[in-house]
Amino acid sequence: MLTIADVEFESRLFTGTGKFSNSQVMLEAITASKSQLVTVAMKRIDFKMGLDDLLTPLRQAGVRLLPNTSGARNAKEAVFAAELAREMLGTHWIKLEIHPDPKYLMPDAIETLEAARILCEKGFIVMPYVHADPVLCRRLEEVGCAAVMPLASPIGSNQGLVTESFLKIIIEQARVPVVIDAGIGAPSQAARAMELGADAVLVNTAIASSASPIVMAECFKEAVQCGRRAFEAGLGRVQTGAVHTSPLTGFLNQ
Ligand SMILES: CC(=O)[C@@H](O)[C@H](O)COP(=O)(O)O
Repeated sequence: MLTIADVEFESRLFTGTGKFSNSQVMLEAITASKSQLVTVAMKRIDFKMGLDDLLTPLRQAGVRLLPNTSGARNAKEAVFAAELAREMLGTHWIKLEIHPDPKYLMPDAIETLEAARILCEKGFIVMPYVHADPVLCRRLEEVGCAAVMPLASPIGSNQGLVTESFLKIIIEQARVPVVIDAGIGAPSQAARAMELGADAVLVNTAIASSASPIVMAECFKEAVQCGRRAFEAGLGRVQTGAVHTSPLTGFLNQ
């Protein structure tokens, strides 16, 4: 069982709501994934219309919403988006995303740390999306973040665990859950993240942009479960040279 800020999750697969062809497909895919925490961009919600196409099915599915501040270019905008989310959606959980660079959507470390500090002081449960930077992750823990969300590779790129070496350090050092976010393009990559000891993964594009999002959501669900079980079972040690599977002592001595 995964616990974030005193809330328990059976599923270690978190999902997103973007890029689905329509809200019915989104709902079916999220249901198939068994995800219990689903992120939604504040910039996509039409508050004038009340609960819109996006929120109504999510509410029906009974998932916990994780609003995100995607689109914010600095700490001030992110804090505003988080406060709007708390007011309109009734949740103080926030995925903090600040990426001023439109080409690579790389998170701004300085603005993210500043926004995290302010939001934690205001009582938010903050889950910041950051580069796979072990030092920054420690600093975010110190200001009170409930989890850290280092990137595997650029958002929507499906490149997989490009940052693997640094993710390993973050996982080794973290005292809060580590959720590997962004760029996970295949179930095998999600399994790998879990085998490394990640507490959860967040996957959106690979599911939503699949030709069969519902099947793909199930594949990710199973991959995450397998990866976690393998981590808990304990992987064998990686060796540089070959090591006999069956030592030859017996017949060589005869
Ligand atoms: C929806 C969301 O929060 C994304 O920004 C997240 O980072 C997932 O990334 P992928 O779309 O690459 O899975």
